[in-house]
Amino acid sequence: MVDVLRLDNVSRHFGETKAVDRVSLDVQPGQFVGVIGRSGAGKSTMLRLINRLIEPTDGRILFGETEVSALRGRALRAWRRDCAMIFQQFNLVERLDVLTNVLIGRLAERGFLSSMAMHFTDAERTMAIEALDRFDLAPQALQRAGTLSGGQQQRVAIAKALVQQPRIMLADEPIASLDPANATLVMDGLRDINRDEGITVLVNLHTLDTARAYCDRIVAMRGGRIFFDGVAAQLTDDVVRDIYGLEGLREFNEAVTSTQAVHVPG
Ligand SMILES: Nc1ncnc2c1ncn2[C@@H]1O[C@H](COP(=O)(O)OP(=O)(O)OP(=O)(O)O)[C@@H](O)[C@H]1O
Repeated sequence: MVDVLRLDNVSRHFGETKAVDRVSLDVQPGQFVGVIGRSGAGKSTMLRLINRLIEPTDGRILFGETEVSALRGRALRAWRRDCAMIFQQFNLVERLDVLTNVLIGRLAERGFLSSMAMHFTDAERTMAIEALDRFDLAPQALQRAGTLSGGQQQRVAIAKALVQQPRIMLADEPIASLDPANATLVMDGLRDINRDEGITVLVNLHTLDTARAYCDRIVAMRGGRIFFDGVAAQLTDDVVRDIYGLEGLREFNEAVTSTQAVHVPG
């Protein structure tokens, strides 16, 4: 069965602010979707709604036949396992070693009490080492996470998400704190798990050229609404100007003649 992720007229208001405003979106399994837009456009809120970190004010979120926005208890935990999330600030426990941080990803499906036990099987340890190895981080397995570079920490965070064996990976500005070389490693990591495992990726990005380079579909938000939904080639100057305003277009044009990452102003 093909499980489509569907947002059906989803809104999330914070007081007067319509952070996400009547968004409808279908994401097919295996897509690599970049979400772009100015700061405050609603990108983070949309991702957080999908994995139920926050609740919609209105509308429904579906995954195949399952109404995600109605899940509770064990079923909600199972959804959060299916739908892993990584963040700009890595969200690792810095004082714990890298391997333990990855293994914590295995706790996603457990109830609170069994997750307290922090007991892992040999199979889980092997899985965690293999996940680290795919990002060339097996040699760092016993190092404290806080001693790694930002790029390494983000790759550990992806390995941690991977051992959850998710169907969908949500990444909320995963490269915003990284230098270009590390940003490339992290984006390559997301692309590899998308291609090799067929995991659907939804990634919020500030940099337009990154979205162009990696995403087979780009969704642009503006004022909580979906303003553009298409492939990179359809992102003409006019569309970019409308998404970001004139300032963004100037940076975009400069980027065409440079190898620098475009940081679209917030
Ligand atoms: N918890 C909250 N309480 C109140 N307002 C919020 C909350 N979260 C988001 N907002 C508001 O909702 C709007 C959308 O915010 P959101 O973080 O989703 O945008 P974004 O596109 O991800 O921006 P950025 O690129 O800066 O992260 C903004 O106006 C923001 O101030």
